[in-house]
Amino acid sequence: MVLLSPIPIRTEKILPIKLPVVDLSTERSMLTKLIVKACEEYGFFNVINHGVSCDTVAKMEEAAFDFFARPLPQKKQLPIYGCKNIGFNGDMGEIEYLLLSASPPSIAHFNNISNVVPSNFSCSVSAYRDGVRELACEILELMAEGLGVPDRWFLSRLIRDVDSDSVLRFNHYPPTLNKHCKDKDMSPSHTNTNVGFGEHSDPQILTILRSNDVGGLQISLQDGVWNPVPPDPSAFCVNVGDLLQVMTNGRFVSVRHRAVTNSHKSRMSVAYFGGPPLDACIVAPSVMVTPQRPSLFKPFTWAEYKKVTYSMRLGERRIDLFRNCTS
Ligand SMILES: C=C1C[C@]23C[C@@]1(O)CC[C@H]2[C@@]12CC[C@H](O)[C@@](C)(C(=O)O1)[C@H]2[C@@H]3C(=O)O
Ligand SMILES: O=C(O)CCC(=O)C(=O)O
Ligand SMILES: [Fe+2]
Repeated sequence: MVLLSPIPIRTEKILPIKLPVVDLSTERSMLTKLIVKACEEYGFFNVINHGVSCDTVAKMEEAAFDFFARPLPQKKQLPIYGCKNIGFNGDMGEIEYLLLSASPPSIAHFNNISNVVPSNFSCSVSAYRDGVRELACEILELMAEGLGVPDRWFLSRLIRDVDSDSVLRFNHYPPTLNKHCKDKDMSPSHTNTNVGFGEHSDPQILTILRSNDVGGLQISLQDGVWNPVPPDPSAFCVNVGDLLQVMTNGRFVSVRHRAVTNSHKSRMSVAYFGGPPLDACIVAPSVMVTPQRPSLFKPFTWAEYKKVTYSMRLGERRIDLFRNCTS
């Protein structure tokens, strides 16, 4: 008789958490400390009193919902539209999305194709991009100050650069019933296990995420444990990307996260991924490297990291390919 070795069943634990809240109106030296602590302990935090107007957010959200409500053949005319497939390497999710470069000429291009996108799309999206990019720069300057880096602009300069390779992503998750309970789905949103956007870390420097009032984002602070994050449409959820983990020599963590769908309501999230120019050299400044904390990563350019990222599956740990042998 052949005994089959048992296939290990990976169980997931769900543990709701409250993210640290960073109020940008807090006194500066206190603020820098709060941000550093949040990035070290959670890699994620919510920012309030962020200075991006409600009107800017509302107009962007309306234009995006308007687009997603259009018939599928019309949406598919846009090469930046995707449905179910995430990236080019076989990752799937219960999602439709728009993925566009955040550079001014790319967004202005939508003015010329106003038959496919809502007429105000270009204008609403550029205003939103300007607002979140400014917010990202302010946060990066506070981080540099909190870390004691003498050049306080060393991070923000990378995404303010005209050649910055930043991206905007609009994710729309239509409601889907819980796979395991199709007949009468009574599960609260955080127990829904239908994955809209699979487990991954964000490759760039910093992500500024906003969602409507429907929950779905989960972060993983510990292997096998998922922490659902309650939605707060008046805040921005900020998270550390892989490049920031490298540039802080591992002090900040690029935490893995995913998004599950809600069984009754549509969810929309909009992510701004602040990325550097392609030729930027990604390396930790000398103050981040000490005899007690030797350099964890090899230097590389964003072009090299991006190439590796796009050749890999969503959930793969690409940052590990750039670790120094001794780390
Ligand atoms: C499967 C993939 C999609 C992705 C590129 C990748 O090969 C691996 C990383 C993915 C990700 C995750 C964060 C962002 O949503 C994104 C735009 C990014 O920069 O890296 C996506 C990429 C994508 O959807 O193209
Ligand atoms: O929809 C969300 O809350 C998360 C989306 C996300 O992680 C991404 O776009 O990279
Ligand atoms: Fe992400």
